Amino acid sequence: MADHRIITSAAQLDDEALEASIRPKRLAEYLGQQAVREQLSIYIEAARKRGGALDHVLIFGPPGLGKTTLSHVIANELGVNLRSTSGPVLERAGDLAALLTNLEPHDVLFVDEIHRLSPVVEEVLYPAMEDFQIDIMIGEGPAARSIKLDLPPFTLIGATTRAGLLTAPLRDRFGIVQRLEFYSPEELTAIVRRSARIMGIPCEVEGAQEIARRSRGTPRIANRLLRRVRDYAEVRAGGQITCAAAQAAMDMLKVDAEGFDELDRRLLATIIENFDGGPVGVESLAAALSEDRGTLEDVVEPYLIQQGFLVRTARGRMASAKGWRHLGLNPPPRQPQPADLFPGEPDV
Ligand SMILES: Nc1ncnc2c1ncn2[C@@H]1O[C@H](COP(=O)(O)OP(=O)(O)OP(=O)(O)O)[C@@H](O)[C@H]1O
Ligand SMILES: [Mg+2]
Repeated sequence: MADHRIITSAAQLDDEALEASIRPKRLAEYLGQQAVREQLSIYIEAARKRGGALDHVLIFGPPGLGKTTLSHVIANELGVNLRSTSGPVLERAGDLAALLTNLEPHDVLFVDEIHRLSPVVEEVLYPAMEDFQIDIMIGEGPAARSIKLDLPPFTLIGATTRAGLLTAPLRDRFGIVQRLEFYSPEELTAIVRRSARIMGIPCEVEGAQEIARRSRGTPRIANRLLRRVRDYAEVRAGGQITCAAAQAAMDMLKVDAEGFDELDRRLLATIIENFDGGPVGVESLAAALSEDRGTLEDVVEPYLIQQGFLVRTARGRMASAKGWRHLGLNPPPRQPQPADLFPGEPDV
């Protein structure tokens, strides 16, 4: 099951307590994402100077890159409260209305998985975001009437792994849209060292680098690997996270030098062995792997694609030459392209 992968970027229960202590609270502790940080620091300062609410913010990107963290950081920097909810939790329009009417001026309402809002709830959100007003129905039957309620000016922060699933009207109502990118090994090294410091674990730079390299660009994975490497180091390596201890611990976890685990390798192997390297549709692939399609699309594929091991084409997924080589296989000669078949013909 993908959920039990050490390198899954999805949140796991045992992460909660520790994550609370190492989760950055201020923009200065939020490492990496340079462009995002720079822009937000300007917008936050401007909002504070104006004494108004920050414009609505949409944050999107793969799991574990810091969307929830960033939302809390924004609220902290603004010096306001953050109320938190999520798309699937808000079942009825009334649920959202209750939250909105309880906000204080300039508060942040954080809606996680905002692509999963029901249409009726989304309808309530439009005027709330645009005019800080909601329409609510009072009474029932023929006596029912709708009244307008004014809301305090607030900031909606929406987070999603699937920006493509947002409806256009909702998307258009966000003044600030930020996309989080996978972190570089250097950024992750800094994150690992900071976490190790907070956890009180001696960690050599080379040890942190080794963990960073295998964390698939994702802080959540880096922190999780750090904890497992710490366990190993405490039992087998005198408590010090060295390069050798980090390597040995992660080899034991079967996280390879690229940060891939069994599922990543199985995905590449399946495309290559069962589907001649692709293209193969995501449904067939999910069936062959007995995995959920959403897990493949949200959790497994993005990093493989970003690193060039997998290619998403109109006809399906294909293993790249890099993907073949990662499994120790020779990639097939490049498939002839239609244009190559008629070498004498000019391109039109
Ligand atoms: N920029 C960062 N600097 C340092 N640590 C970070 C950063 N971003 C995230 N983290 C760490 O990674 C953990 C996971 O981040 P977070 O929960 O915010 O991810 P997310 O994008 O909301 O994931 P999901 O899509 O699963 O909700 C945090 O608890 C935090 O410790
Ligand atoms: Mg989150």
